[in-house]
Amino acid sequence: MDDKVLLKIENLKISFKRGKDYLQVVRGIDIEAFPGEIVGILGESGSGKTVSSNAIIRLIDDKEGRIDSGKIYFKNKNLLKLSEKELRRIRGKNISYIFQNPTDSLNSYRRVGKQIEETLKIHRLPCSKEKVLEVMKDVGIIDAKFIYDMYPFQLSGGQCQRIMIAIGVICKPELLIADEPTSSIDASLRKKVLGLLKSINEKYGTSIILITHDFDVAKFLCHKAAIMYGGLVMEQGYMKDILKAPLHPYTRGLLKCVNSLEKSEDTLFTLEGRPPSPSEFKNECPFYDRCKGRKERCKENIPKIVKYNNRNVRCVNFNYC
Ligand SMILES: Nc1ncnc2c1ncn2[C@@H]1O[C@H](COP(=O)(O)OP(=O)(O)OP(=O)(O)O)[C@@H](O)[C@H]1O
Repeated sequence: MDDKVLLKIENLKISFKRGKDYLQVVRGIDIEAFPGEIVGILGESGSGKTVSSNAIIRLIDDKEGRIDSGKIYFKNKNLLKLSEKELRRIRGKNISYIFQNPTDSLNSYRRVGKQIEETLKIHRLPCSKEKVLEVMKDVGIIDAKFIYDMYPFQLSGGQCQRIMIAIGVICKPELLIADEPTSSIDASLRKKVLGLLKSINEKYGTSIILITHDFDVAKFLCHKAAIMYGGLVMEQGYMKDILKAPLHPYTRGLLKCVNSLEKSEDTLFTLEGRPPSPSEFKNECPFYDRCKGRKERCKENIPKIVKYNNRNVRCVNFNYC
């Protein structure tokens, strides 16, 4: 393994209970992030983005699901082999997580400033009100002294999201996982929150794993992207390369949708059909039904990953699509 890699997910498979059995929803993904990189995990709803990112800090409830196999290395340590105690030391301090819905994640009965401060206390790091105020300012909270004493319900969705980000960055983690960080805030604030994540990445050198279904968000922020479909990564590489020449027919379709919207075309391009749900997964290319370039051999097996010009693509036919 490359010594410099910060996070390396290898052949990760995750299942959830369905009746007496388990149903596999993530079917072997490989993703890596180097220090300072922003890596987007992109895909339609249900493709397995959130459960994969939850697995990094072992947030899969074992009453509901399990990690079937795989390795998740963080600075060369396999997180899946750590005890709960060892993991608690890493969560919040070295790796922190910003959840989709900030108002659900914050404690309604605690002043927000105190909630930020608690993260430092949990990890026994030096803590002071000044330090909290400084981070609040860093995340763009203008009247930090006043907001410090407020409760989450007194704040707007955008302010709550900034508080969540402050909690996420106060320990200066090496890795920040942000799951749809702009999905619950107004469109007008989205750019600001994304800009904030970008500045955190630049100022602190924090690596970010960004979970999003929105190609525009990924385009704005990410250095690299992994495009998921049917519990697999279909294409992976540098964002600029993917935007210039998408290789997988699914990526091409997604980009066509984005471009069609951007150009305000009279007839918007949409990808026909829907992704398969885990109960419909077969040993074939999951994109088969929607693929315009499909061939009979796409049904023979799940296509293997092909390495092509710095890119990984899971398609037997990508050259010809
Ligand atoms: N606790 C759970 N119990 C059973 N199935 C689950 C559970 N959590 C997720 N799943 C299933 O795992 C699959 C992947 O879900 P996941 O939330 O990772 O998708 P996603 O790509 O993040 O989509 P979304 O953006 O809608 O959250 C889905 O089929 C989902 O129904």
